Amino acid sequence: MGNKPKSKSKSKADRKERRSAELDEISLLNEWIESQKPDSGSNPLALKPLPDNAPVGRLHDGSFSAYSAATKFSELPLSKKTMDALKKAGYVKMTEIQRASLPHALCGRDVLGAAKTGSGKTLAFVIPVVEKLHKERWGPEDGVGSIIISPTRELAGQLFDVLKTVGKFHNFSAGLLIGGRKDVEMEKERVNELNILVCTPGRLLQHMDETPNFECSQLQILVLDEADRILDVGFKKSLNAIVSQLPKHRQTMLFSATQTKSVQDLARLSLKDPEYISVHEKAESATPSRLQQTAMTVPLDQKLDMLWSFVKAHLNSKILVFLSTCKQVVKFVYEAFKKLRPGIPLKCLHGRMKQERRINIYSQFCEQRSVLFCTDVAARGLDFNKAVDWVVQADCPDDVASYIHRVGRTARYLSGGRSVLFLTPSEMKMIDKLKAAKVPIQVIKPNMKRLQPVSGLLSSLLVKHSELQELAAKAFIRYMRCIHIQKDKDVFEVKELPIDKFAASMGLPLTPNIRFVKKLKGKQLSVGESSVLELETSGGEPPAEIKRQKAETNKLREENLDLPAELLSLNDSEDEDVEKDLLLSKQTENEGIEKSAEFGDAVLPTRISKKKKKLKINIHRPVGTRVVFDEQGNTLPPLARVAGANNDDDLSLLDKDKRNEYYKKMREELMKVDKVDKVLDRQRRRDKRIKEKVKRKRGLGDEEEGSDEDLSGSGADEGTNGRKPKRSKIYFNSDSDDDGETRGKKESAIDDSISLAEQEALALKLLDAMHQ
Ligand SMILES: Nc1ncnc2c1ncn2[C@@H]1O[C@H](COP(=O)(O)OP(=O)(O)OP(=O)(O)O)[C@@H](O)[C@H]1O
Repeated sequence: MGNKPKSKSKSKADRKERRSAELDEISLLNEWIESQKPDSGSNPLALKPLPDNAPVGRLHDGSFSAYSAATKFSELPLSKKTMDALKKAGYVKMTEIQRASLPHALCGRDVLGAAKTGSGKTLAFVIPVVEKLHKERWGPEDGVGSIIISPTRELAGQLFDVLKTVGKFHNFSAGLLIGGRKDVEMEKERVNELNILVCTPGRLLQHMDETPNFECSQLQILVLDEADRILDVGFKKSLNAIVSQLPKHRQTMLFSATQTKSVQDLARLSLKDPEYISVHEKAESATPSRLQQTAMTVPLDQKLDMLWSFVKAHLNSKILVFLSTCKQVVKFVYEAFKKLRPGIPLKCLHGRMKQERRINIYSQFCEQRSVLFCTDVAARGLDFNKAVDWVVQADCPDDVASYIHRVGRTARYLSGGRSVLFLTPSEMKMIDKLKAAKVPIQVIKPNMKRLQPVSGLLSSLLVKHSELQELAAKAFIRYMRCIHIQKDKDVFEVKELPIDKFAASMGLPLTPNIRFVKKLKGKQLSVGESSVLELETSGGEPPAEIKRQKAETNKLREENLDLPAELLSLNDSEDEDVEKDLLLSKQTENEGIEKSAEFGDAVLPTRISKKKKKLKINIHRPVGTRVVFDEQGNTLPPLARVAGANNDDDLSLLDKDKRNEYYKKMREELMKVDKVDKVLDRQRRRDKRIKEKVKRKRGLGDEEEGSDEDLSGSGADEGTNGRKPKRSKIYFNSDSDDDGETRGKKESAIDDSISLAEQEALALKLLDAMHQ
């Protein structure tokens, strides 16, 4: 925008002449538009197209051509500047949605437009925006004349690019206002000079709230792209707040491939006799006709195998993989597959990434053959430059609308594309819903002979990379929570899922504990769990509305960060829930309470690594025994040997039976160590109590020691004299991030008594056996 025509002369006379020509053009356009207005409620697509080479504009007899019947941009009452820009970009013929909506939009009517994905809706609203301000002779001093709102930042960026293309020869100023950009202060200084804003709801609201003198009282035209999403419950508060600051007298346009029909929603926007334009309503399918859509049943515990096999079989394609809407799942699959090196570049995109990275990844994927793992952040509106060959929905979409938008990333405009949907047996009801919504999807049987199992490799990877282990546990917990909070219980039901098998398929040695799953199963809670549970239930169950809002906000946050602060804090509590589950899993694992029934693996404690890790030296380790350290200097669990196998012995551990046998042995040994730990701990406490009593008798107790309660209760990890206790020098796993209770168990009292040292030697022996 702002590029000036080459012939521009600086002289006053020229400027005057140009202004007068522009005014003439505008008055001609207004006359033309007014005289040939399509009837309200009429469908321009039903009109007979203008004959080729028919005169356009003012005709010999002083009347005007019928632009409602236009099929080419050149037949519309558009300014020369817009027309030149469209021509330059290669746009000649209009798509159906453009033909149907532009005649109504150009004469200032409110429009509710629905058309299939990739059918050209963007031009259908960008052209009227530019034309409206041009005809009003809008200038910098007039302030904000138009606002285009998009639900995601990437889409806003893309809309901004289209606006720049169409407005190339106009003189408006336009700005892209999205979250995640550092230059918000600079933005605040300049936002009042902008004529057209392309923005996400959160960022717009931020300016409305914080930017001095920012106002939109002169707004002429408001556009909501992906309108049904923006009108959805997640954006409700933001949108209401935005709309309350806009003048009622304006033109409003809503576009989406899945349009809202809710009268309530429309009332919120105070639409005036809107034109309902749904060009594909009567079409046989709700999705592009050049899109081949398939679905297959994939048990949850084979999903990763299937996805891996798919990627390996399509190394020359550009593939978009949608996973459950949570960054943990996307991150885990991306990180794990990356380590397994499939032979094609892999990328991942989710709403919690830094904006700069998001933009880089988005543009790299536009240019390069690769696999992009993403959340629904990429589900709507994005038009990847070079065609996407495959859309894989590895996790079931929330609903039919979500499915339609996801598959719509391929088969855009005139190109073809293919999609595949993985459904677990309990999610197969989604097929009926899709078919009822006119989605022509074919259920096919996967070729199991070509399945390349990956779970074994994953468990080895997890042993080798402790950070991946935690990521896997988080992904598992988050996935389950996502399913749990889904609205459609016909399709999403946690109870139907093979939870343990699924955890094993991710390479997890044990199934992480999730509080709500336990509640669903009606299990008795163990002592270790109660403290965590109290946190959740002490204030009673959160009201259904809060839960729903939390779920919705979580989804939005995965898509973009431009949300008001109160919603973000709700979402943080969702993150905390995952951390709590992780903590609970760790506690129970360490206490040996839960054992994986089907997967005879050793108990590998999952860690929450927040604190900086320190290198720990085991001074008690007998000389000559091998200890494996990771990059951070933690001693790795003995199973790390399996993944880092570099001799025949070690390799033999990759054999499934042998590995299971090895795991079993490890578990037995661990249980023994655990018992010894408990004995040591009891002994230590007893010794302390005795010491205390003796001291108290001598009258020293009050000054030097903590209270009785501290020593006998949970304060097992509280040392004497108010100091932190010394830590054991032997670590089965890093202890720097262990929780207090576990740590308490692992702490020894080597400096306390000789008898304890002896007992510890026994523990050392057992631990040592594992390091060999
Ligand atoms: N009249 C046209 N002639 C040629 N190409 C067009 C025309 N209109 C749009 N396109 C191209 O079609 C592609 C899809 O357009 P657009 O992104 O506007 O689709 P959409 O309907 O908004 O899709 P979605 O529902 O996914 O947001 C773009 O690459 C765009 O450049």
